[in-house]
Amino acid sequence: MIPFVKMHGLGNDFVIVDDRDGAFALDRATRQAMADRRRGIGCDQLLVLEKPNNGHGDVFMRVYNPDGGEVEACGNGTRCVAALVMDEGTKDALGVETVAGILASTRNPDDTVSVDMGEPRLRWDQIPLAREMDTLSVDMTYIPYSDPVAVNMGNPHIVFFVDDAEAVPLEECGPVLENDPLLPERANIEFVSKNPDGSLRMRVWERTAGITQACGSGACAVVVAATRRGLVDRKARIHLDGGALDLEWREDGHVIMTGPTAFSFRGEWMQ
Ligand SMILES: N[C@H](CCC[C@H](N)C(=O)O)C(=O)O
Repeated sequence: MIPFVKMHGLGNDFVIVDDRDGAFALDRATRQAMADRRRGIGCDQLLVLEKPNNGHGDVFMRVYNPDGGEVEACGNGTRCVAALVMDEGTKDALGVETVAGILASTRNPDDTVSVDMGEPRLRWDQIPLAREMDTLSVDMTYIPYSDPVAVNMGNPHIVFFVDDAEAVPLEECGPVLENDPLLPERANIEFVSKNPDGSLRMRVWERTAGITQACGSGACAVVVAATRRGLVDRKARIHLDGGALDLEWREDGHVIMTGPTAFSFRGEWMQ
C-alpha cells in the first residue's frame, strides 16, 4: 500500500507520494498507473517527495508526467508540496529541492504560497531548440499563429501572443506544436492575450498532460516572455482556466510565483 495525498493548484492536480524513507521507489509502470484518470487515481503530475540532498533544501520533489516520465519543473506542484511540508512543522518558509535547483517557498498571511522559481534560461540551446535562433522570435507556425517566444523555466515553454486566447483551438494545435521538429525535448505550449485591465489571459497545453486548468512554470514563462515583448513591466496577474496567479520577474532575474494551494483527499494505492 502506498499512501498518497491528492492536492491541486488552481485545478492543476497532483498525486503526492511521500517517499522520504525510500520505501516505495515507484517504477515507471506504477507511476503511470497511479496517474491514469480512468484506472488509477488520476492527476496531471505525480510528485514524489524524497530526502533532500546533503541538507540542501527541506525536501526533494521529483516530478513525473502522466506517462511516468520525469520532468524538471512544476510550479503549481511546488506550491502544494511547500504547503504540505510546512503543515508538518511550524515554519512558513522552506526550500523545495528539484532537479532544476532549490526553490525558496514562503507562506503569505493570506495563505497563498510564493515560490522563487529561479532564473529563466533564454538561449536557443537552453530551451532547447533544434537550431540557433532568437528565442524572442521563434520560427514556429500553426496558421494563423506564429512568432512565439521560447523560455526555459527548468522545463521548456513556447509562448504565443494572440488577440484572443479563448478562440484558440488548443486541442488541435497543442499536440502539433508540442511535437514540432524544432523542439527536441518537446515543450509546454501557452497561448496568451492581454486583457483591457492589463492582466493576461493564458491557456495551456502541457507537454504529455494536454490541456490543464493551470500551469505554474508556464505562468512564469509567460511573465518573462511578456516582459521581453514589452507587454508588461515585469509583473502580471495571469488568469488561467482554474484561477489567477501573480507573477513577478524581479530585477535580479528571479521569477516569483504566488498563488493558492488546495488539499483534496488522502488515500492508499494498492499495488
Ligand atoms: N503543471 C506544471 C508543469 C508540468 C510541466 C510538464 N507537463 C512538462 O512536461 O514540463 C506546473 O504547474 O508548472
